Amino acid sequence: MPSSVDSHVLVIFGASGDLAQRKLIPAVFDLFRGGYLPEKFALLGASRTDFTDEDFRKKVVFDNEHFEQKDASDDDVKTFSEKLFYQDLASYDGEKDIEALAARLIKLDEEYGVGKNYIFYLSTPPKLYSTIPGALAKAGLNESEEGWSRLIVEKPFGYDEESAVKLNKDIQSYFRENTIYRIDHYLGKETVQNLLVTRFANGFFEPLWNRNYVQSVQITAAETVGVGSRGGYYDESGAMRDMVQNHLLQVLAHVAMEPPIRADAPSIRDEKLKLFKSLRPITKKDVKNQVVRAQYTEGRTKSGDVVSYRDAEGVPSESKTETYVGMKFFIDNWRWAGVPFFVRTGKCLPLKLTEVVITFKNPPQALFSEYDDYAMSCDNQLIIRIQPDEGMALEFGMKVPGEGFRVKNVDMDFFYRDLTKNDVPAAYTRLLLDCMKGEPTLYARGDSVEAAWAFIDPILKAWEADEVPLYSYTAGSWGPLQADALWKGEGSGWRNPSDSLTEKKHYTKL
Ligand SMILES: NC(=O)C1=CN([C@@H]2O[C@H](COP(=O)(O)OP(=O)(O)OC[C@H]3O[C@@H](n4cnc5c(N)ncnc54)[C@H](OP(=O)(O)O)[C@@H]3O)[C@@H](O)[C@H]2O)C=CC1
Ligand SMILES: O=C1O[C@H](COP(=O)(O)O)[C@@H](O)[C@H](O)[C@H]1O
Repeated sequence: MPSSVDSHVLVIFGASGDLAQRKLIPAVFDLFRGGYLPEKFALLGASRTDFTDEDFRKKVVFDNEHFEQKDASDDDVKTFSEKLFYQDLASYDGEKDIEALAARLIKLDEEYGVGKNYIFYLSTPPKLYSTIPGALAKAGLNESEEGWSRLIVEKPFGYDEESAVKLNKDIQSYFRENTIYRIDHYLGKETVQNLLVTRFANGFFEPLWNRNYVQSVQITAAETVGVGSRGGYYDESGAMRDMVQNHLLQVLAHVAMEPPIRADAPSIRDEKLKLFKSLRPITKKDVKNQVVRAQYTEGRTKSGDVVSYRDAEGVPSESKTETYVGMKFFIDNWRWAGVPFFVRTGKCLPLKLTEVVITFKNPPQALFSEYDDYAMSCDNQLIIRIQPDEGMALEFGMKVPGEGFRVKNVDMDFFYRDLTKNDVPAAYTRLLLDCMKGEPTLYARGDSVEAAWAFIDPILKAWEADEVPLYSYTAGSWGPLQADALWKGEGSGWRNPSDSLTEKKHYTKL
């Protein structure tokens, strides 16, 4: 079947870097193997490293360990590699450099008929995120009558609200908003998209999905790894900027937003924006009660022995950067009034797992409590496993066979892998294909990104003013004890599974 994607050139700025090698080129290869790329297609890597086309192909294809696991035939790899080209730049915004790039694009069209549609992917350090679009606009590559131009911007999108607003303003002065694709790879995860289907394609969730029946909502993104060799980047960022402001707020939006009027980009993005605007601001004085920050110290995780964060490569020994965040907040709208939301993320935790847990309220009367203490507090939880073991489990109490009315928690467990034998596409693969098709639903819109920053900013400011303690936790633990205190008076507490599958927390002895 012919691809539904127009002929085009994908230009990757920063193509000599880690992201291109680890994620982007393998994702484009997946699209090639899946038959999604148009017949006339070229990928043009652009960066300062002095490569020929052949050097570039060697680095990102033939010597790229991320191709090995793909079990690809030599023919496929060779045919794919011939679609890859490289343009070296003295700098990313030099007039001569961008002119040379423009000339190369014309030449690619003349030689291979790839046309004049372009995707420009910014995979460089963020300080170049407005410089490069400016240079492209100057060279007339931002739009043309002969084709389309799209811009993909990697994270981080801004450092705080002010810089995000400025970055939007800069980029929007060069590219039209509907041609800007702000990537958040969590939105490319099938299970994050499936949150919308779970909620809006099933009648029985709708009446329950609100303050009347939901006791609390918690979202966890736990990682076993530390910062590894990314200390230099991470220390400038921290868990709040690295994970919460973008990925976890996007997951939250899918869990909590109102039904969109249609399943299209403007409608879904409008609802997300409304949700971000409904987040009750955590004022400076509330930060210490609602947000816990912490840093890991030496310990042992599933990934092995870990030195303390401050001893990691590239991290200053006095660093005050958080590797863990746990927070509680509210959404001030009709649906969620009074329901506490809990979000946490951390490096060096016991498991690699991302999940959403909806805890439903107890029945109005504890009818069986004389038989079983547990029946007083039987957790009715919907556990949505974003990764790994993608799927969801519904936990509820059942009668233990035999005398009396003893209650045991059981679960109905669905695994996403039972739905399809095909590999679930990697997030970058799905997102790149969407951009190639001009489909922006799974990319973040500028106003939403700013609204998400507006919620996070006061917390960061309170931290910068050193008004809130920085706690520590041992690598391999579930984080600082202070994060448990966030749940005081709110019921079930963090779900800390002992392995990545649904853990049965409560057993009644038979
Ligand atoms: N790596 C990852 O897993 C992820 C990365 N990102 C984001 O994507 C972007 C790219 O990431 P990644 O590939 O890891 O980054 P790298 O540090 O590997 O940088 C990419 C390329 O940018 C060029 N570069 C590096 N430093 C400078 C500099 N000071 N001035 C100009 N050019 C420079 C280099 O190419 P050359 O010297 O050849 O010009 C380098 O190969 C970053 O903004 C990062 O935050 C987002 C999510 C995940
Ligand atoms: O963007 C990032 O995400 C990863 C976690 O992504 P996942 O898909 O493996 O859950 C995180 O490790 C990294 O620090 C952050 O920059």
